[in-house]
Amino acid sequence: MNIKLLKSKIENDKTLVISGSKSESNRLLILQELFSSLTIDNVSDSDDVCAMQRALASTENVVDIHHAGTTMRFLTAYYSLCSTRELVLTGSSRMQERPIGILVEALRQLGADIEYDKKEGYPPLRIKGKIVEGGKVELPADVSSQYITALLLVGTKLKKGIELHLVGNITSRPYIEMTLQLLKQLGVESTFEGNIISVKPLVKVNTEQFTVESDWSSASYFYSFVALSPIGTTIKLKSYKQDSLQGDSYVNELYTTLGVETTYLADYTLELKKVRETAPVFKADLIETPDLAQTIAVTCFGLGIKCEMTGLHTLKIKETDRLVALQNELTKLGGKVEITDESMVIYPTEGMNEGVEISTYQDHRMAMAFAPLVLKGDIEISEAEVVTKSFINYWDCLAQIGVNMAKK
Ligand SMILES: O=C(O)C1=C[C@@H](OP(=O)(O)O)[C@@H](O)[C@H](O)C1
Ligand SMILES: C=C(OP(=O)(O)O)C(=O)O
Repeated sequence: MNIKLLKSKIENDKTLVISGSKSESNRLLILQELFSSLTIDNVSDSDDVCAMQRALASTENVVDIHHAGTTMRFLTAYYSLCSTRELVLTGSSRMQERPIGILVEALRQLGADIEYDKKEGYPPLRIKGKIVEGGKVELPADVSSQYITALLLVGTKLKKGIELHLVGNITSRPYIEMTLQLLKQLGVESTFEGNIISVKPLVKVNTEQFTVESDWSSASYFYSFVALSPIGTTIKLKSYKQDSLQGDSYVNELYTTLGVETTYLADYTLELKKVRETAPVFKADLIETPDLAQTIAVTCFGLGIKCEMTGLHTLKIKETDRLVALQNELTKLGGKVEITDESMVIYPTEGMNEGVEISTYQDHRMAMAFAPLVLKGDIEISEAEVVTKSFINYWDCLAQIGVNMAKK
């Protein structure tokens, strides 16, 4: 299904309720499986989290998690070391191109029995669950933090706990910190010093009730809408906290350069307001917040300002090669974009080509990031249903803020 977005202005001061964080939800679901007394509120209703719930409820010997990266990585560790099941863990054709060798190698160091069913280093995986003692593991940290989180989550159940020795530059570090914070709330003792993380086995559950904060990566698209709107425009979002566990809450700092101010109101309500014109150049290193890259790229293009982003080397192995996808689609709109393996520069251009069909490459964030350009002119989003990977009612939320659209 394509969605044609017709040039619109947003209605001022609307309030949207955004579903729970997919990252927090998928961590807590694994922890709930390990410590059954946990209860979780505001669990994300996204496809990736439903894939986790379905997998955990399944007794089949083939488990398919579709496009969900966290679900694939967390379950690989869970089935290998916290179950005695034999199964094949697989995913979509794109998932079969997303590397998992570093995690498999780390789990094998602990004694796991995992074989590749097709291509070495990639899903599907043939797993024979084994109970092992735990201990020291060495692994590269510059490809995906999800491998590290997967090991930390299961480390809480291993007799000796787990001690990770991280090699290379740590990527997506706030996601590791989120994991350690959740473990701390649960009652797990851990340390993270230099490149060594150690997690002790959990003795006593401290907290049984967890409430997932709404998803900050989902909030980023509304920062983009506000940044592209006239001064004075506001949108309110629920339910967000000032002391978030999510690294993408840094979007509030990043968008100050783009003219958006954030206020934390009562009742976990966030107010985004366009307060000033934008600086002519936006520069950021996104090694800690890779999921914000597409949102920011499109905002800067829409504002007609120069955008220089670095720290993007992991974008190639996400739902699509996001560097190439952004370059292709912004170029169709009249943008001038240069990319390297880990960086992107967007040069200032005026206006955009109208009526262009944006390809989304089976990537939810391509669809969601390009939609705010409807404030500049008509634009069509292909395969618009991809948004459900992380944000089921994205298009409904756009309708609620006054975006005109037609399904095609
Ligand atoms: O741990 C998590 O919940 C995530 C970690 C990040 O992945 P990488 O560590 O692979 O960058 C992020 O892009 C993904 O959307 C969610
Ligand atoms: C990269 C992402 O997800 P995952 O790696 O969990 O599939 C994302 O949501 O942008």
